[in-house]
Amino acid sequence: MPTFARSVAPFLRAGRIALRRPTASNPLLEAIGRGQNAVRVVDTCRGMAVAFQRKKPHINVGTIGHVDHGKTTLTAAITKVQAEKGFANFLEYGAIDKAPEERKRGITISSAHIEYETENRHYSHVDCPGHADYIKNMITGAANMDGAIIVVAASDGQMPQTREHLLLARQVGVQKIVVFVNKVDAVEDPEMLELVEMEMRELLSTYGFEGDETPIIMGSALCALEGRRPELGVEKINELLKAVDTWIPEPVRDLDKPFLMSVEEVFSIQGRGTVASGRVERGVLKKDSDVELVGKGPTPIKSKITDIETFKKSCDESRAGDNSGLLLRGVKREDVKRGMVITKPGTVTAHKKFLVSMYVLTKEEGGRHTGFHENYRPQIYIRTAGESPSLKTTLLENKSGLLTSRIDEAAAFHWPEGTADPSKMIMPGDNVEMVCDINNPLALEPGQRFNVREGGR
Ligand SMILES: Nc1nc2c(ncn2[C@@H]2O[C@H](COP(=O)(O)OP(=O)(O)OP(=O)(O)O)[C@@H](O)[C@H]2O)c(=O)[nH]1
Ligand SMILES: [Mg+2]
Repeated sequence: MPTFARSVAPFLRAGRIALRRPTASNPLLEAIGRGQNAVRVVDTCRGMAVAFQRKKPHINVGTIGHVDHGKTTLTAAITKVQAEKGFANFLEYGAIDKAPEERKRGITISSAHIEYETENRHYSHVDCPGHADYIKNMITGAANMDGAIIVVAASDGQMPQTREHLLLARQVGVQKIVVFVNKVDAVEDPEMLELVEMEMRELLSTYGFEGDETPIIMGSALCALEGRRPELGVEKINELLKAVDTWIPEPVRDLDKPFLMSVEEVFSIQGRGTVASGRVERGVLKKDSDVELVGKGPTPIKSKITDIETFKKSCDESRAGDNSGLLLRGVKREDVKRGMVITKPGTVTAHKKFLVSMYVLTKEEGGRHTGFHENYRPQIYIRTAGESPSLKTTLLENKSGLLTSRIDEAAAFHWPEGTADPSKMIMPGDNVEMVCDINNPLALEPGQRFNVREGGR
């Protein structure tokens, strides 16, 4: 396996991994022995090497909030304070906002990814832009956060993007928020600070966060960064990180969740039966487990997995991240369709009507040039539903009878009941909540991501 050997070589040289023959007690090497995807194995090696160094749980966080309220300054200040403890590399302000346009305009445009640690945890931190023109970058940055730090300048109080970012954070599934009231060095009036705190608690509750319990820390990122007034600077950064450590919970790892694989392709293997393949989104599936096929029809189809194949080799289990083929007992090939999910029984249900939160890309972002009204009917893409098969599989289909049907999911969007003016237009750049109807039910859960396209855009 030359690719594997090359990729692992640096770790071998560093003495972090010993390359042994596969053994039953070493799943990593067993995996190699089973001929699994080399890329995954290499990733596992990296994971091991890294875990070897830190052994701390990993959490994704980031800074959100209105433009110029001090998100990037705070991010730089955190790295400074943690660098002094040996927990980070100090990144100056200019090393975070480093694109020429960002420097010229003094704003963040694209999200920056930063790393640091605390005593107990390792953090990946995304510093999001606050400017209203770069909402798309904020959404993609926030989409992977387990929790967020919302920065609000004491001098301004909450502003439009304070509110919009909180709403978006909730929409992309961020569970917990910590508030940093910044620029306290520039505010003399204690009543002003009280007011900002009170208004933030109200706003958090409005958007479904725990307004009363959420930690609110008041300080100055600039003082921390410049090493001035420690009572507003470094001490408040320490307080903030303590709040982040305790208030934002460790996420449930994908491997610990109930099994789910979205079907990409369906094959019929002579003498054996129907095989559905795809990438495992979460959980672990053992051979001989009962499963349900959910979506495309009114009721789930029950089945049992009698064999699992990963890269044409039979194995005993399939785990999150694997590309697997599952041999389904008693299921006909034509009953299995791309876009269905194979899950642990009773964990997922299918729906035809649901409420969506949708950001409409602007023309500059590659979206529509004009607005649209309700009853808009684009294509919707949810997991593998709606994707057309790649050219490769289409070609294979002709040669080997591989069955991959192109299923286009047409969706219709309407304003929710009770909307004051249903004739209102939705414009590029808008962030809206609408009701979506699809023809065939699909497996859906709160927070499920989707894309909408029309004419390939
Ligand atoms: N007085 C004072 N000024 C601050 C503080 N923190 C940041 N600033 C200043 O506020 C301005 C904006 O700070 P940034 O960190 O760029 O703000 P931002 O939230 O990252 O802005 P965008 O990324 O463009 O949304 C800069 O001039 C900072 O020096 C603070 O604690 N006190
Ligand atoms: Mg910034």
